[in-house]
Amino acid sequence: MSEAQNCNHDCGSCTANCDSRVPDKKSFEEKLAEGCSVKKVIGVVSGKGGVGKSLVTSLMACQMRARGYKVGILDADITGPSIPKSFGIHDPLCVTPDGKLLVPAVSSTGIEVISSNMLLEHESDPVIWRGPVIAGAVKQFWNETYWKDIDYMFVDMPPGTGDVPLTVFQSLPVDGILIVTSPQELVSMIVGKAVNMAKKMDVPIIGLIENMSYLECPDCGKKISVFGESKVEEVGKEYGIPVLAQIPIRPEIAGSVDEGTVEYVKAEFLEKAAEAVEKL
Ligand SMILES: Nc1ncnc2c1ncn2[C@@H]1O[C@H](COP(=O)(O)OP(=O)(O)OP(=O)(O)O)[C@@H](O)[C@H]1O
Repeated sequence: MSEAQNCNHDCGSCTANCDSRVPDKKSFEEKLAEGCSVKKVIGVVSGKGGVGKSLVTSLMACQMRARGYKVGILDADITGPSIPKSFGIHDPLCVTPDGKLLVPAVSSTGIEVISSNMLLEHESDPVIWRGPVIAGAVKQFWNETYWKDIDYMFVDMPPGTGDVPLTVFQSLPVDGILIVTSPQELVSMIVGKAVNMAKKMDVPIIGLIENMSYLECPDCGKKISVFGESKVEEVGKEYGIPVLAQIPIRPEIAGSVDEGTVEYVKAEFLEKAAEAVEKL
């Protein structure tokens, strides 16, 4: 009988090197440096760019910090890093006294952050690196960084389903992902791509977060659907994923990100998402 006919679909207990072999995800995972620990890793993904993935990463980190946890952010959006700026972090990266590990910057409320922007001489310098270098940087941010007793680590993924998200899924022990969308026609297809990637990589989906859902009229309080009526509930049902938040468009949010004061944004709309992360 051929290998395929004998297959019990448990590659972990089988030594055959056949075509249908599924790589053991754990065997890819990079170890943290000695003395470091991270309890839960949450990937923040989006099917396309500009939907507010970095904003959600920052605000979720703040939510968990406000609940008393030790929180880290690994900015894996290597070519479009925006996390340090939103926290008002402008310092270059430091290293441990023995020079072996990178030391994350610490925000004013105590969130630890690492990002490619902190490696640049000038913040406005572009990161013009090829795929393998980018993937290497993400791994280094994980296994050559001094992450001390982190309860929740949020990973801001680059948009889409390319090389770097793949590296993150294969190298880091991701416990769950949050999928960020915006209320647009293509949302079902875009969410579908992120869902399929997560399934292929065997990573649980915590839920969907819709950003820029509506604008609230400052005079009468009426909700205006700037990008059309939301389809997030339908999409959530279609894929069997809970909808955890609908974030309004608020000029003060954009202002806080620009000023580096994202930690002081009132984000009551993320309570349910924070509870879901806490239950992981
Ligand atoms: N709900 C919101 N209200 C006001 N401004 C917002 C909101 N969401 C995002 N923004 C602003 O939109 C811009 C893009 O957001 P963000 O950088 O989080 O998107 P992204 O999905 O991470 O983008 P990319 O995929 O390019 O990394 C930022 O300037 C951010 O401050």
